[in-house]
Amino acid sequence: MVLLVDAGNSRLKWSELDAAGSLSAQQARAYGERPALAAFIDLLDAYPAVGHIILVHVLTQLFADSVREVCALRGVNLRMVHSVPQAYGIISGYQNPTSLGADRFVGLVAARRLAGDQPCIVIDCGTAITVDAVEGDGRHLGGLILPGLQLSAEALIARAQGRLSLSFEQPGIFADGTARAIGSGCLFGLVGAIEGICTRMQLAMSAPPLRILTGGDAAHLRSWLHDGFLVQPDLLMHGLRYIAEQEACTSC
Ligand SMILES: Nc1ncnc2c1ncn2[C@@H]1O[C@H](COP(=O)(O)OP(=O)(O)O)[C@@H](O)[C@H]1O
Ligand SMILES: CC(C)(COP(=O)(O)O)[C@@H](O)C(=O)NCCC(=O)O
Ligand SMILES: [K+]
Repeated sequence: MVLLVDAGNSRLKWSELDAAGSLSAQQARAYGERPALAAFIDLLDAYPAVGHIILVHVLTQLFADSVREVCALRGVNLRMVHSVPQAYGIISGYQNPTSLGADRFVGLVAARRLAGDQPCIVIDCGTAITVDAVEGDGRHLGGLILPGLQLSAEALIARAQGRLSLSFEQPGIFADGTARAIGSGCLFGLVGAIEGICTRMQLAMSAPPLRILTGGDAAHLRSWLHDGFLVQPDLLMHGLRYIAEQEACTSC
């Protein structure tokens, strides 16, 4: 069995990939106050028989080095996925391709598999919201990075030195109190931002794109967006599965 793992800035996500190529339902664990490495070690403890891990992360070099060390100690074969100029059907649009978040690269790989020859926009609604456009031939046109839903609201509250509060309950455009005004403001601000960015991107793309939402806030944001957004919460797992298949390590 192979474990596919995505370590973001807020949560660890994973799926099991069996020898037949089937993915288990994605699971997630928030780091909370603990370091991301602690969540990764918990995962290894939960899967003592795992032989192979395919990992994408956006964390520090120290995290990467520590993960390598702990996997080596346990005899786990680790493959870390990085952003590269061209691979798995994607040609990076970044001037410095290795600086594109590896999670964004894996999301584009998965989107290409999902969309066939259709262009796509991938909107990953995690700690940050990233919006990336890719043409049907795999050319990544580039993308944008915004603070995510939770982070935007928390940043405002932190700057206000604890005087403000936040609620995402019952969002409304005419909020009747501070907590809902902040939660609803961030929510509708990001909904408008996603729609506006997609509209601008589409104008510069060769054909109407498939618009794919993923990440921890995808379903929540989708419920307020116009029609025409496909929610795929485990998009990155499909990208990691494709990479595993290409490297023929489903049975290692
Ligand atoms: N149980 C949860 N714990 C933490 N965040 C959650 C949870 N459920 C949904 N979220 C939302 O998901 C976001 C993180 O999404 P995720 O895609 O896992 O991000 P990342 O890849 O940056 O770790 C958080 O910012 C938060 O708004
Ligand atoms: C933009 C990100 C912080 C998003 O991280 P996430 O929200 O998934 O935790 C991550 O993809 C990253 O660190 N990227 C490197 C910079 C770039 O892509 O340009
Ligand atoms: K993200």
